[in-house]
This record gives sequence, C-alpha cells and structure tokens, in this order.
Amino acid sequence: MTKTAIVYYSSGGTNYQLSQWAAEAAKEAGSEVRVLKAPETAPQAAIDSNPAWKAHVEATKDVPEVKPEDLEWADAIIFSVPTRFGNMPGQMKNFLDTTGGLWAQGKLANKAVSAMSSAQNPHGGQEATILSLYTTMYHWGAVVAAPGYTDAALFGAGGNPYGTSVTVGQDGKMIEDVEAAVKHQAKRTVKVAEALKHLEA
Ligand SMILES: Cc1cc2nc3c(=O)[nH]c(=O)nc-3n(C[C@H](O)[C@H](O)[C@H](O)COP(=O)(O)O)c2cc1C
Repeated sequence: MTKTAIVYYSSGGTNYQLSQWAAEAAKEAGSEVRVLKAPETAPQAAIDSNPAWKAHVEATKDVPEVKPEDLEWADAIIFSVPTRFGNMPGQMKNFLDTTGGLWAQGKLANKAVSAMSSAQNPHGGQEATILSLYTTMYHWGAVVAAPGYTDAALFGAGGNPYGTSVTVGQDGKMIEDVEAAVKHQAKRTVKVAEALKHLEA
C-alpha cells in the first residue's frame, strides 16, 4: 500500500481545506494517508491578535505536527502552503530545514512530491511559491509530480500546471472551485509514487 503524507501550513484554513481534499483523494486512490501541519513558530501574542488565525489554530489543535520521520515513512508527499511575498511561509521553511539528516542519508530520494498554494490575489505569487517548494525537493532527489494539464479539472481551477492554486477573498473564502483539481493532483502524485516504488536510487 502506498503511503501519503500531506504536509501543510495554514493560518486561515484555506490550505488545511486543500489538504483535506487531497487526503480524501489519496485515500480513494488506495493510499494510507497522514495529514500533518508544519509546527507554528509565530509568537502566541501574534496569533491571539488575529481572530481568524486564533480560531484556525484552535480548530486544528489535534492535527499532528509533521516530523522528518513522516517524510521517511511516505512514498508520496503533497505540500500545501499560503503564499507569503511570493514564497513559502517561514513555518514550512523552518520544517524543511530540519530534513538535512534524512537528505544526507539519501532517504528523501525518489519520493513523489507535488505542491499547492493560495494567495489573496489571482496573480499574487502562487506559482513562485510552489516553485520555491520544488527547489528543496530537487535537492532531495525527489520526483516532482506536477499536474501539468493532465486533466480537464485544471482548466476550471485557474489552470496552474505547477500545482493547484487558489485565490482567497478578503472574507477568507476561495474564489475558484479547485476541489476537483486538488483531487486529480493528489491521485496523480499517488500514482507516480506507485510507479517509483521499484526504482533504485
Ligand atoms: C506575511 C504575508 C504575506 C502575504 N503575501 C502575499 C502575496 O505576496 N500575494 C498575495 O496574493 N497574498 C499574500 N498574502 C495573503 C495570503 O497568501 C493568504 O492570506 C493565504 O493564501 C490564505 O491561506 P490560509 O487560509 O491557508 O492561511 C500574504 C499574507 C501574509 C500574512
């Protein structure tokens, strides 16, 4: 059975929702799934000063924090993060910077990976954010299973071939309907992981 880790960071819930859709699809594709959040690094005072952020942290307090061992466990890894100035949030970068030990042992090579993102503007840096994640994955020797234009669902969802991305309005709601695109991407990442299982590093 293929194992899938869905690793996200979210302060408003968008990337948590994208991760939930990805989890449903990976399970449908026959994979064992863990949904895991990047550990928070912001001071509690900053979280408390933002009611939406505070509510999201409270609502997801039972989601386990990702550990490097989860990446070693997984055959497929799907990342989901908000765009922060065209880049991933520091919380995710902080976690990725703890994977040096696994990288040095070659344990992240040949994982099938893909990434998703959200931003407040339709062209607010989603693609750059996804590519910033892939830069680290290339160093791992992982195999990026970007969706490209492999399914019609991509077109209704903004058509981002690097990875599903969505615009989030001022009210925190998603503008485009990306559920089908997320699910296609997750299933494809699982399929690529299955195909890679017998590859020698
Ligand atoms: C520090 C910071 C930087 C941001 N930078 C951008 C940006 O460059 N472009 C943009 O469109 N939105 C930007 N945003 C908005 C976030 O991308 C948006 O709130 C996020 O995608 C919502 O995802 P979440 O609900 O999972 O937290 C930024 C937000 C913060 C807090």
